[in-house]
Amino acid sequence: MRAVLYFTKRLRKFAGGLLYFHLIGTVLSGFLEGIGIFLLVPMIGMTGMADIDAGRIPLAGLFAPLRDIPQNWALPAVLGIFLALSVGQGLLKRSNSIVGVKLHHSFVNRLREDTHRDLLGSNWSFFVRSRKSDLVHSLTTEIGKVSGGVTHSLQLLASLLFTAIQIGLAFWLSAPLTLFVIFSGILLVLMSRGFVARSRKLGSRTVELSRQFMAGLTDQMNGIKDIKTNMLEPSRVGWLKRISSDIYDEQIAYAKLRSASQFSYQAASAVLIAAFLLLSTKLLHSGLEQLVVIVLIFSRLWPRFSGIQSSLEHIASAVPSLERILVLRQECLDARDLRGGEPAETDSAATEAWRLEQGVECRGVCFRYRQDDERYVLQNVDLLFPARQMTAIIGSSGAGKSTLADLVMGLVRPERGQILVDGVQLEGKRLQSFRRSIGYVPQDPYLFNDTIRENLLLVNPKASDEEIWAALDFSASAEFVRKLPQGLDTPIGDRGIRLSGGERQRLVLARAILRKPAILVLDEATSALDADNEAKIQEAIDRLKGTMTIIVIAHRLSTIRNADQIVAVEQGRVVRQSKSILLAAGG
Ligand SMILES: Nc1ncnc2c1ncn2[C@@H]1O[C@H](COP(=O)(O)OP(=O)(O)OP(=O)(O)O)[C@@H](O)[C@H]1O
Repeated sequence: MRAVLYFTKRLRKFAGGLLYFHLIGTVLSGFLEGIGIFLLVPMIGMTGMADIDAGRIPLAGLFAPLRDIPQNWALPAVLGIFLALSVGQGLLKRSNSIVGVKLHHSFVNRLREDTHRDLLGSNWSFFVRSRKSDLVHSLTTEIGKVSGGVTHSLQLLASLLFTAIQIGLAFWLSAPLTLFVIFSGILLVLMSRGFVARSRKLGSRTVELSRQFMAGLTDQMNGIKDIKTNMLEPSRVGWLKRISSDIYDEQIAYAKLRSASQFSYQAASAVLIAAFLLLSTKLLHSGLEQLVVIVLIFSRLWPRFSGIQSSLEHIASAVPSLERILVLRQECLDARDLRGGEPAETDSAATEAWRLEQGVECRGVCFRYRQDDERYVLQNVDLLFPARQMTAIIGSSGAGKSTLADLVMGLVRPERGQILVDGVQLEGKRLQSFRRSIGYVPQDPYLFNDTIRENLLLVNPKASDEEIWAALDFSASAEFVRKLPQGLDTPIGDRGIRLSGGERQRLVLARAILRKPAILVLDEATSALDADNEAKIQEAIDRLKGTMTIIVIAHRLSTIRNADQIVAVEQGRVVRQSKSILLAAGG
C-alpha cells in the first residue's frame, strides 16, 4: 500500500487537478458502462410492453414519462435512450483514456528526466563505483516497470472510487446482501495477501535478473574484439543460455502466480454467487425484478474486486524497481558534484570560464578511492602547477598520475588537504566555472557515435568552421579528415570505431583545443601516435606554451623535454621535481 500511496502522492503533486479530473472521468465512464443495459429493465417496464413490476425497481420513477408514449413508439424511444447512453459513455471513455495516457507518460518522463539529471549531477567518484549498465538499466527497464506501476495505480484508484459508489448503490438496493458481498470481498483480500507478497518477491528477482542480463550484454559488446580474438564465443553463448533459462523460469513462476490468483478468484466468485442467490431467494424472498437488478450490479462490482487484486499484484511487482530508482536518486543527491547544494549548471553559458592567474596548488593532499582502502593512492602531495607554464607528470604505472590530474580538475576531492585555484578553494559556481576552462584529453578518449563535426561542436557549439579546422590543424588531424568522403560530416561509429586509435586521439585533442581552455590536461594523449604525428603535436603544444597552463602526463621523454617543471610520482608521493636530473638520467 506504501507504493500505491507514493505513486498517488507523486501523481497528485505532478498532475494537480488533472488527476482528479481523470479519476472522476474514469469513475463516470465505468459507471455509465453498461448502465444502458441496467436501465433497459425499468425502461421496458415503464413502457408497459412487458409485464414487469417497475415499482419495485429503484430509479424506475425516472422513466415514468415513457408511459405516455404511444405503444408503437415505445421501443424506438427506449432503444434511442440506450443508444445515447452507450455512445456518450464511449466518447467519455475515449477522451478520458487519452487524458490518462498523457498523465501517465508525462509523469514517467518527468521521473526519468529527474533521475537522469540527478545522475549527471553526481560526482566522478559515484561513477567510478557504479556499474554503468546498472545506471542505464535503471533509466530504461526499471523506469519502464515503474511506468507499469503508475498505470495500475491509476486503475486501482479509479477502481476503488468506482467500487465505493457501486457499494453505495448496492446498499440502497439491499443492505444485507451488500454486507454479505463486502464481507466476502474482505475475506478474499485477506486470503490473497500472499499473492501480493509473492508478486513483490518475484518483482525483485526480475529486477536482479534483468540487471545481470543488461550488464552481461553491455560487457560483451564492449569487449567484442577480445571475445573474437580469444574465441570466447561458446562461453558467451552458454552465458546467454543460462540467463535466458533463469528469466524463463522466473516468467513462468510469475504467470503461475497470476493464474493461481485469478483461479482462486474465479472459484470464490462461483461459490459466492451461488450462496448469494440462495440467500436472496430462500431467506430474503427477493422478487425477480429486484434480483435481476442486484445481479446486474454485482456482476459489474465483482470483477472490480478481481481488478483491484490484479492491480495490487502488478504494483507490488513494480515496487522493487521504484525502490531502486528512489535509492539511486538518493545516492546521486548524496554524491552531488558541487558542494553547497546547487546542482550542476546545465546551461553552459550560465557560467563564465575561469582565467587562471597564479596556478593550481595541492596542499597536503591525501586521497584514496574507498574509505576502507588501507593504502592512500596519493599521500601528502604539496605541489604547484604555475599558470601558463607546462608541468609534466611522470611515474610508473599505477603511481597515481591520473588520480592527481583528476584531483586538479576537481573531479574527485581530497580526503585531507586542499586544492587551491588562484589561492582559493573552489565550490559551487566557481568550481563549475573552473571546470569549464579545462580542456582534457584522457588515456582512453571517448567519441560519440555521431559525425566528426558534432563530436567537436559538443564542447563549443558556437565554433565556426574556421575554428574547427584550426583545431584540427593543431592536432595534426586536418589532413586525414579532409581525405574522408564526407569530411567533417563523416559518421565515426560507436566510440569512433571507424577511426584508428591515433586518429581518435588526435580528434579528442582537437576537441579539447576547440574549447579554448585556460588549462590543458593531456593524459598520455600522444601514446597512440606514430613518431611523425607525435612530433607535430609536440610542436603545436610547444607553440601553446605561455598562452595556457599545460599539464602533461607522459611516459616518453620526448613529451616532457620542453616542460617548465617535471613532477615524478611514485607510490602516491611526489618524489622529484627537478627537470635537469631527470633529463640527465634519461640521456
Ligand atoms: N576507480 C578506481 N577505483 C579504485 N582504485 C583505483 C581506481 N582508479 C585507480 N585506482 C588505483 O589508484 C592507483 C593509481 O591509479 P592511477 O590511474 O592514478 O595511476 P597512473 O599513475 O595514472 O597509472 P597509469 O600510468 O597506468 O595510467 C592504482 O593503484 C589504481 O589501482
